[in-house]
Amino acid sequence: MRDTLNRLEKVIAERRGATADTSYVASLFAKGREKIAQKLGEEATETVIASLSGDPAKLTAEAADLLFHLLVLLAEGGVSVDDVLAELDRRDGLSGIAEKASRTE
Ligand SMILES: N=c1c2ncn([C@@H]3O[C@H](COP(=O)(O)OP(=O)(O)OP(=O)(O)O)[C@@H](O)[C@H]3O)c2ncn1[C@@H]1O[C@H](COP(=O)(O)O)[C@@H](O)[C@H]1O
Repeated sequence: MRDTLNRLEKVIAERRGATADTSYVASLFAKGREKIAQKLGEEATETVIASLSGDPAKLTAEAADLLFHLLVLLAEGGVSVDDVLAELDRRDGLSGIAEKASRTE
């Protein structure tokens, strides 16, 4: 998975400067952070709907759209795939229940 995400991250960075007419990635960057974030929200909703349909193929396709748009939003925000994976690695072994209980607020 890491290889695939890193490869796609590289493609997204390369396509960032392309012409919006010929590159979907470039067209997203041209629309700006708000639009990219909105698109990610739409893809998240479509993923939820697909999960409820009980069709694994639909869920797979929507999850791929979701991950792709997340990578574009991360690139726009200056966050790398390695940053996110390192954060997940940091949490390895820390139960979500224990983490929530340790919060002061
Ligand atoms: N992985 C993807 C990828 N996944 C999804 N999409 C596009 O994401 C869009 C989302 O589809 P939707 O139906 O939800 O949206 P839409 O109706 O087309 O768009 P809206 O008008 O609703 O915004 C579609 O146009 C898909 O083709 C992707 N577009 C590009 N990539 C990767 O990015 C690379 C560079 O793409 P270009 O920048 O287009 O060259 C490609 O080689 C791929 O590796």
